[in-house]
Amino acid sequence: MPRLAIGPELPEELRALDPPVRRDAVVALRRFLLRVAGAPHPERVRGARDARVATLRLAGGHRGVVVRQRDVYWLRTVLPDPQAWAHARRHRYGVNPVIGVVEEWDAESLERVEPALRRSAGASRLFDPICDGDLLALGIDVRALRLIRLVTTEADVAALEPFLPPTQHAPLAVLAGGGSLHDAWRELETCRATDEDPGPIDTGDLHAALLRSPDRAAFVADKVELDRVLGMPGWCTFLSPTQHRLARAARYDHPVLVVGGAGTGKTLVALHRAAHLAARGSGPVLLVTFSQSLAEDLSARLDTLIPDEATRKRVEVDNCERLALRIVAHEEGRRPTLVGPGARTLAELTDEALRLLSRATGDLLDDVDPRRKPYRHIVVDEAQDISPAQWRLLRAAAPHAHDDLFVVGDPHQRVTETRVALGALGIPVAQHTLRVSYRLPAEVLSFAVRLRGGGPVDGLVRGASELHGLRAARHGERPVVRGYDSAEAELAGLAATVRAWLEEGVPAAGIAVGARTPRLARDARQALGETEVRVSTFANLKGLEFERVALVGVSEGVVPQPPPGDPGARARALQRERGMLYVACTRARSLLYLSHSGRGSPFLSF
Ligand SMILES: Nc1ncnc2c1ncn2[C@@H]1O[C@H](COP(=O)(O)OP(=O)(O)OP(=O)(O)O)[C@@H](O)[C@H]1O
Repeated sequence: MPRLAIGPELPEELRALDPPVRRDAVVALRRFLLRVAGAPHPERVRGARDARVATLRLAGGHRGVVVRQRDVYWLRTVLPDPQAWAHARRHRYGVNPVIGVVEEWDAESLERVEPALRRSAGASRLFDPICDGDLLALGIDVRALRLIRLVTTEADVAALEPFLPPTQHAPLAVLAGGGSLHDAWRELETCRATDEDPGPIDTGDLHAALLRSPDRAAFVADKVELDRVLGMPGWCTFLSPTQHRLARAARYDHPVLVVGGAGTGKTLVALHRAAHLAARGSGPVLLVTFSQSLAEDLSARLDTLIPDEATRKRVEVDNCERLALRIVAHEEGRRPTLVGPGARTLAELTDEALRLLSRATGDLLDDVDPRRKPYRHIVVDEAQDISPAQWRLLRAAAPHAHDDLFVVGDPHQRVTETRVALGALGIPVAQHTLRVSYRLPAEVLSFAVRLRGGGPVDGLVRGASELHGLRAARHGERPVVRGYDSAEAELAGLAATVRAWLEEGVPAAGIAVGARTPRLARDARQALGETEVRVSTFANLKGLEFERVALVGVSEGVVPQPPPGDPGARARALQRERGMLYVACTRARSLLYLSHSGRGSPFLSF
C-alpha cells in the first residue's frame, strides 16, 4: 500500500468543492490508498522543476498534486486541472539540511525574481559579511546561495518571503534585521516540531522529513484515518511546529506556562494538550477556563478533537467557579445556595473547596495521598483572569507530579482585577511563548498592539510583560475607524454597516458587535433589530472569534470608563480598560470596525 501523507490545506480545499466533486475526490483517494481497481495513478508532469512531482486525477476536472518518493506520496493540494498542472510545474521540494523538515520552494517565481534582483543589486550586498559556510550551517539551501548573495536590502528579503520555505526565510529575516548568527539559528530552531534530536539528516529521505513536519503532512494509514483527517477541521490535525512541540511533549517534569498574544493558538494548544493527556496521561484530566460559556465552547471543540468516546470522557471541562461548587456539593451532598438565607459567595465556596481538598490530602502543598486528588492533570486556559484563591484550589486539585499543570494565558488580555505571580503561589513554571497570530491579519494585529500600548503589564510569572515580537501569519484589511456627531447617528451607522456585511453574505454567526458597557451593548442590540449577530460587552467577547467585529462607543468618556482617583488604582484600572479594548479588537479574523460619537477614545490616538 502507498504511504500517503495529507497536506494541511487539503481538508478545507475538499470542503470547498461542490458536493459531487468532493465525493468523487474522496472516493478516488480511498481507492488510491487501498490500491483497488479504478484508483488514480500518478501522472508525470511535463516541464516539472522537481521530477518527484506528479498529479492524480481525483474527480471531473480536479487533480491532486503529489510529491512522490518510492511508495511515499505527499498530497499537497487539490485544484482544478489547469491550476494543478501549474502548481506541479511551479514548485520544487527539499529537506532542510539542519532540522530535517520538508521545504517547498516556489521555484518559478524565484527564477523570475532573480534577474530583477541582479539588476537592482547594489555594490555592497546585505549578506556580504557572512560566509557561505555560516549560511549553510543555518540550513540555507546550497542552490539558493547565488540568489541570496544578490540581496541588497532588508526589503529584498521581505519580498522573497512568499517564494521561500519559512525555514529558509526565517533565519535570513533575522540576519537582515541585524540579528546575529546565533539569533538566526534560534529562529530556525522554532521550526522544529519536536525536541528530539533528529540525528544526521538525510536530505534525500522525503519520508523521514515528512514525519518531522507534522504541520505540513499527516500520514493516514488506512481508510478510517483518511476519512478522519479529511472530515475534521484543519485545527484538529495540523499545529505549527512550536504548537506541536508544546502540546505533544512526551513529558513535563514541572508545571508549564505558555503565553502568547491574541490569536497565537493558546487555546488550541490547551485543547491538544488535554487530548494528549487524555490519550497518554495517567488519570483524569481537568480543562479549566474563565467562564461557563467558554467552558461549553471548549467542551464542544474537544468532542470534535477526540472522536474516541472513552478517551473524551477522561477530560472534564469547567470553569473555576463551578469547580468549587462541584467540590463543595460533592462533600455536602447537595448544591450550595448562592442566593437567599444561608447563601455563600463564590469566593467563600472556593475557600471551602480548597479546605476540603487540603483535608483530603493532609496538607495543601503536600501530597500525602495523591490518589485522593480529583484530577491527575490540569490544563488551564485564560490564566490571566484566574484569582489567587482559584489558583490555590487548582494546585490542590492535582498531585505534585510530572504533567500536573499546563497553563496558557496572555497577561495583556486581562479583563479582571486579578494579578497573580504563579511563583508566589507555589507554582513555579517553565515559560514558553507563542509569537505568530493565526487569527489576526497583520493590519488588525498592528492596530490592536498599538492601541494596547500603555507599557508593560504584570506578567504571569513575575515582573512585567511587554507585548513585542508578535507577528501575523497573513495580511488583510486595515481596521476602519468612524466618527459620528451623535450617539444616534453612530448607532444608525452600526446598523447600516452590519446590514451591508450580511448582504455581502457574511453569516450572522460570523459577526460580533461589542460595546464597553452593558447599557451601550443594549442600545446596539436595539439598533440592530432582529439580526442574529452576537452583541455583548468587550469583556464578554473574550476567547471568542468572528469574521468581522464592530465595536461601538469607542468614545472619550466611555473608553476608558472614568478611572478612580487613587493613582495606583487608576493606573491598574487604565491597564484593564486597555486590556478590554484589546481583547475586543482582537476577535476579528478579517475585518475590524470601530466607531465613536463626539471625540474618539484617547486610546485611539497612537
Ligand atoms: N497553526 C495554526 N494554523 C492555522 N490556524 C491556526 C493555527 N493556530 C491557531 N490557529 C487558528 O487561529 C485562531 C486563534 O487560535 P486560538 O483561539 O487558539 O488562539 P488564542 O491564542 O487562544 O487566542 P486569544 O488569546 O486571542 O483568545 C483559531 O481560529 C485557530 O484555529
